[in-house]
Amino acid sequence: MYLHGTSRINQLGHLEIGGCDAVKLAQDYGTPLYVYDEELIRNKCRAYVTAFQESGFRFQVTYASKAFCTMAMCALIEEEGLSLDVVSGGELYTALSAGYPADKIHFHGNNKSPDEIVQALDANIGCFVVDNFYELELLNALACERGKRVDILLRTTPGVEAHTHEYISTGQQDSKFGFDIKSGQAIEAISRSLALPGLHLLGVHSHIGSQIFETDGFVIAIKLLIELLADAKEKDGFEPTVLNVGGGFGIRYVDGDTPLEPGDYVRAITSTVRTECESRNMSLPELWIEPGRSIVGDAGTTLYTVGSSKTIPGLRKYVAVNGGMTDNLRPALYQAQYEAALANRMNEAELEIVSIAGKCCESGDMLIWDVSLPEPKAGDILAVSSTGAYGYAMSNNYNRIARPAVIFVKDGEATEVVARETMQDLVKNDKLLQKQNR
Ligand SMILES: Cc1ncc(COP(=O)(O)O)c(C=O)c1O
Ligand SMILES: N[C@@H](CCCC[NH3+])C(=O)O
Repeated sequence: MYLHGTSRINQLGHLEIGGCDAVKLAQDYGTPLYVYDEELIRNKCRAYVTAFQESGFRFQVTYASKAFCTMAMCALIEEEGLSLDVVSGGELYTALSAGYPADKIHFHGNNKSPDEIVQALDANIGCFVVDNFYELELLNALACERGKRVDILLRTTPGVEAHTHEYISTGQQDSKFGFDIKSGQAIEAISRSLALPGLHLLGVHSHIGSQIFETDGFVIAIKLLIELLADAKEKDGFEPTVLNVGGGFGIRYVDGDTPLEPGDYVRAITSTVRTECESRNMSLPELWIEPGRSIVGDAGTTLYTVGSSKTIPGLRKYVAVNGGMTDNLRPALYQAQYEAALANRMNEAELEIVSIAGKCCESGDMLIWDVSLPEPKAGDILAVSSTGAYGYAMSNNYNRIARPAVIFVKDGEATEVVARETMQDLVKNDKLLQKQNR
């Protein structure tokens, strides 16, 4: 396992994160357990902010809360001075419950319900990222009913194929998200929004996909966005105040993943925007980005307890842990790969290649195929790294398995930020049928 952030091996030969012994954390809080390296999250936030400060652009770094949305995380994001993007009434409610300032919240989503829009209007959020013509009319009507004029961006699809798994690629033309640029929908959406009295158009947005290691996709998308904006200036005299180029910056999951530093992405974005705007004689907009995974992904580690194992001679050894696709859906959904180590035996030689199975009643419930470990035994603590993004966020109760607790660790202190679900939680919304009188 790749040790990074505050992770290290302590004197007992145990994995330590944020100054806390992972084996002790497993004893104190139980497993499975999501452990977040708080300092690493904060450093990532600061790396993006610093890179923008150096660029001279006006900017907002917006944390895409879908990657990991809890009240503690929203509060941390506020402390670090980042804006926050939400994609549902639930994420919005979580942020507001944490006291996160509404005016720094941006609301995304391709099918915001009237109730969600009203919830956001009543809270006076900062900006709606409008996805489609239906939403444009709906938001305008609901804003006008309330005597409001709200700031919006238009989400566009620039037709860029990001080099990533097709399920997490979003900027290509054939996508459920956004106004398509090529077919003219985007320019039409700009004209329409300028004519709607309840809406104040700030600019345009694009998000080309997720887990992206190169800058060329962003460069191409920015060129297309600025071409669109130049057309809008000519057609409607519209000049944007904001350009939002989305998130999608990659992280390291396994050996061979080659993410760039936050500053590399930011420098590629700012220099492209500067060159494109200057060449078209356009004033520089405020730049927004929306990193999710790269803020929290490699700050998260999941701890499991090893249980049963099964050896099929000449074929494979399965080692099962007490979690699986309920706490990390990504391997089953995207064939995502992870690295792991035995947190209680970090200095022992990795003598065996095994495959880590979850405990769900599903053959596809595999966390890792073929990982080298020191012959795992029942009771060992397996640590899977880089689970901080879209792990807890996509957790579920399949097989009525309760969600794990979440803790933040820093300077030798652990703080529980989400309690482990209980059996009572699992049935709390259930109702029995009325007994029929027959
Ligand atoms: C509109 C939008 N912004 C930001 C993100 C965050 O992406 P990532 O977590 O890859 O940075 C996503 C998710 O892919 C998204 O759909
Ligand atoms: N949930 C996905 C990425 C989708 C991001 C949201 N558009 C993942 O785990 O990689």
